[in-house]
Amino acid sequence: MEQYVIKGGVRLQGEVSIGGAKNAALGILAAAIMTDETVTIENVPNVRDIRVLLQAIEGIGAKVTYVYNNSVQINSGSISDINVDYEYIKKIRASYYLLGALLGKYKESQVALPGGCNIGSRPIDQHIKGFKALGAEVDISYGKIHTKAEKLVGSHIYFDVVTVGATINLMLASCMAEGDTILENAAKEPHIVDVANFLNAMGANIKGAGTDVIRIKGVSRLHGTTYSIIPDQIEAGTFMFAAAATKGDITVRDVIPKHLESLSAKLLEIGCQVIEGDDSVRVIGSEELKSTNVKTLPYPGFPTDMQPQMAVVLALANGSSMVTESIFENRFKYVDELNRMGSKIKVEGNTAYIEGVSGFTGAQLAAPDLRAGAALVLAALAAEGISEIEDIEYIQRGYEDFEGKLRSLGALIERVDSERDVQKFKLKIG
Ligand SMILES: CC(=O)N[C@H]1[C@@H](OP(=O)(O)OP(=O)(O)OC[C@H]2O[C@@H](n3ccc(=O)[nH]c3=O)[C@H](O)[C@@H]2O)O[C@H](CO)[C@@H](O)[C@@H]1O
Ligand SMILES: C=C(OP(=O)(O)O)C(=O)O
Repeated sequence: MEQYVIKGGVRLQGEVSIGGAKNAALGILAAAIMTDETVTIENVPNVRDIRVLLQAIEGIGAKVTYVYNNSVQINSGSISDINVDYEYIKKIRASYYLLGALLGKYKESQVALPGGCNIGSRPIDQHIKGFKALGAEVDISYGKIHTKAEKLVGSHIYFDVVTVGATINLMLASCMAEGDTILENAAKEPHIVDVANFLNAMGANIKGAGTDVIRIKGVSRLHGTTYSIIPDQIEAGTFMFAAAATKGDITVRDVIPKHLESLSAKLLEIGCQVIEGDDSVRVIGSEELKSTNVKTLPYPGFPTDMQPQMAVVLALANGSSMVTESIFENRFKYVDELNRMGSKIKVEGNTAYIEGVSGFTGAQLAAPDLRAGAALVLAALAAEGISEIEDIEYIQRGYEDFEGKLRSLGALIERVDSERDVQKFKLKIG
């Protein structure tokens, strides 16, 4: 199995270009199947979850062509099946977007119950409530969800919790329904706006995305388009926090600084310098990080997908900090690993109590999920000595060429798949 070997202690420096947003791309690729015309999507991140979704889309009969780097063309005129039976699809969260997209287009869909990172119970009751409100019957059996409707009719749907997945899924399912749909208490993440903009570029009529009320007027058909996905807020944030963890100086390029404001604010609070450009953000780490408290919240609050990376940085700050996770109940699985590197963190309920330490030491680690895995990489980069991180397939779900980008900033990191390669890396770096 592949793993990362990392020799820590290098201050990361330089510029890194950020790719397209995974969580926008997942919604947009699913939306692309809703027209029979060709859709070209640019800035698609080449990460594991995206490859799985594209294979599932091919599996139901659509034609997927990789045009050039990070650009994909999808033609769904040849879709022959509404049953998504690709074995890996159940492992990813976004499999549920095919449920909404196929239902919206063909009035029927069947997809394996979604997986994704094991960070809590992750119910999908709000998706189901929404599909039913549009007139669909929803049945769950043998690990699959089946939806079917005679016709879909617009409805007024109030989400009981702010949910990214259900907000996107209901935009997909309702954009070709008869009449108007109103989504209330909708999520406001940049990827919600991106999916809505993409659907509108295909001829949908969606207004209000980015606010908590989204109004959708059903249209009879969608058409082809060319669209470029927004930059990944979480990939950018991970590199910004890598600068803080390693006392480095990193400029993330090709980003939308507005989407990074909650992260920039916390970095400033703990003593880092943050310099915003038009499409870049430079973070200069501080010799003396200050403690602070953080609570994860829906956008524009501090994102749960950055919570583990933030905790790593606070574990290296002077004094006591608190990190409260308010979105998912099981997102502290990296804490035991981090404590083995010398951090002092105690978890009680949904809060991690952190006593800052002056440094970490390298250790044998395993990535428990995608962002926790990325956070352990940051910790290893900051640590004295060598760390080996297993289960990096989680990290590959959401970061394109993570090790290559880190190496370009000076990191001593190698992706290896045998003990011999580990030894070779150790010899090389001395
Ligand atoms: C593929 C993707 O885009 N994943 C992101 C998406 O996940 P995902 O779409 O699964 O997360 P949601 O925004 O839906 O979940 C937010 C909260 O709502 C709850 N909930 C959700 C749906 C539902 O029907 N019922 C319900 O109770 C969840 O358990 C959670 O507590 O948003 C999360 C929150 O920003 C991010 O961490 C994930 O990276
Ligand atoms: C939790 C994440 O992804 P998913 O919802 O696909 O598990 C993530 O991107 O951090």
